[in-house]
Amino acid sequence: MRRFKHIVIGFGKGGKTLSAILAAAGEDVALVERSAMMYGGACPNVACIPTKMLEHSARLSAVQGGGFEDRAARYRDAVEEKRRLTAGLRENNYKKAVGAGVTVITGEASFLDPHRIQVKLAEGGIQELYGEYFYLDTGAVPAVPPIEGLKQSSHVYTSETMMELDRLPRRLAVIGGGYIGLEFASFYANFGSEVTVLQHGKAFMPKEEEEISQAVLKEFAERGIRVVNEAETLSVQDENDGTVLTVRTSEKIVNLKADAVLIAAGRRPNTDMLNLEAAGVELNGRNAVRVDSQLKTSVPHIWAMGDVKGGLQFTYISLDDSRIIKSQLLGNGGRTTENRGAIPYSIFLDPPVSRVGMTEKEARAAGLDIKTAVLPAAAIPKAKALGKTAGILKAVVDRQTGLILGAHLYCAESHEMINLFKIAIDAGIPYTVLRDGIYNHPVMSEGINDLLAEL
Ligand SMILES: Cc1cc2nc3c(=O)[nH]c(=O)nc-3n(C[C@H](O)[C@H](O)[C@H](O)COP(=O)(O)OP(=O)(O)OC[C@H]3O[C@@H](n4cnc5c(N)ncnc54)[C@H](O)[C@@H]3O)c2cc1C
Ligand SMILES: NC(=O)c1ccc[n+]([C@@H]2O[C@H](COP(=O)([O-])OP(=O)(O)OC[C@H]3O[C@@H](n4cnc5c(N)ncnc54)[C@H](O)[C@@H]3O)[C@@H](O)[C@H]2O)c1
Repeated sequence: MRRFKHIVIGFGKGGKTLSAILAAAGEDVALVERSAMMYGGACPNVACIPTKMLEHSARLSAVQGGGFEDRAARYRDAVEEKRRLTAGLRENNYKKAVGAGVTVITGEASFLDPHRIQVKLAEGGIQELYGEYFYLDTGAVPAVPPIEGLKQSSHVYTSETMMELDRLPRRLAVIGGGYIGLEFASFYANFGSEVTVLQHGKAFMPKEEEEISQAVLKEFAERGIRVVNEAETLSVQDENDGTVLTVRTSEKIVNLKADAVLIAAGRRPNTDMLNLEAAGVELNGRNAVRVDSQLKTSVPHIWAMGDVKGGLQFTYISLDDSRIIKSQLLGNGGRTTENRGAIPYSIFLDPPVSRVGMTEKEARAAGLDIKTAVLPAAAIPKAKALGKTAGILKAVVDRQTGLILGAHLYCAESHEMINLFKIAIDAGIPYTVLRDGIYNHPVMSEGINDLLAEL
């Protein structure tokens, strides 16, 4: 049996970062990854990077226009390009880990007892490993709702399999109106598909500022993307030509024809294969590994990071989780999930929606005395230069202290601008500093001068 001081299970962002850090510190580290096709984890292979590459290609394709077949040809080229990109990233990730001195073992890990795992090697056979310390980074998997006919249909995809589809679907139905559902809806519409989003809830983008979600809905409608709220998909039935979804809405039962159906109904922590009971690692009610604010599991020598521990599912959270663990192994242990600061996010629509901090409603519910400002994106000269005048920007500020409580940006480049607000919130910089800041020109960030001047 091979022995290692540290065993990381899963090649995700946190796992690969921590492995390299430990190896650089002269520690003995094994990184166990289920599949060679996943070196680097979900982000570079099947998630963030390929979707953002396709989103970019789709925007360019929309500008070029043309008939459906022209668009379908550009889509096929983009999928090919995506394959080249992900293959390159996989190779780089593997070389980087090995170059850092990490032992990469390719196979699926499951616990035998608190210090031993069994790895079903990808090349065949089984290997047992002994570890002093373990770090779980096995990510999440798509949650597939129990809809009749879904499993039998040959037109149903998850985000991962959808990006392998070479033929652009003429009609795409998306089940779920969260991050994945809306991002795919936006970029497939730009490629040229006719898109319908079937969303469970009553409200569209219910967690976002009302002004922002309404502006997105309006822009979607203008781009021909249909959103059906309170839509319960009852069944999927294949026909000669595509598939038919039977959907119950608040008013009636309707049939919707589609060439492809994307399941985007959330992702659940990937704990099923780990046999965590054998190690004594406890789960919470949502199938996630239960951790404390230092990411320690119920077993003192086992930590968990990234999507598998539940909570926010972002690559940069997994990365920051590795910093929290690093601070215990090699530092003063001071970094925790409670002091890592405000967490921004972006939904990569066209234009993107980005947010950090509280909405107006959340701030009022917390009893804060606030003032708010709103600016149409069209008021920013760069938005006009880019031909992206849709959108709206909103800021929520504490009236007494002048501190920024929240920023909500639906405009071109918002995914870059939002990080300015994140730094201001973390550093306690009052809004007046951003309001009176000199920004270069012409850039979307200039809009911050005007937005905050509204206060
Ligand atoms: C379509 C899509 C788009 C996304 N876009 C963004 C985005 O733009 N920005 C963003 O921040 N986040 C985005 N996310 C979320 C982001 O991808 C995840 O939060 C992030 O990848 C999670 O990283 P992780 O470290 O938890 O593990 P992952 O990157 O999921 O890696 C887990 C690894 O563990 C391996 N594994 C699983 N079980 C075992 C086992 N038993 N033994 C060995 N190996 C195992 C898996 O093969 C995988 O490689 C997106 C997600 C999806 C699905
Ligand atoms: N830009 C980004 O950072 C980015 C992009 C993509 C994904 N992600 C991450 O991936 C995770 C998973 O994304 P997701 O979009 O699958 O999950 P999500 O939790 O964001 O959204 C799922 C949506 O599906 C709806 N839903 C669930 N079951 C349904 C059903 N049967 N019919 C209709 N609607 C249904 C839910 O109400 C919810 O709105 C996200 O939590 C996010 O953190 C991030």
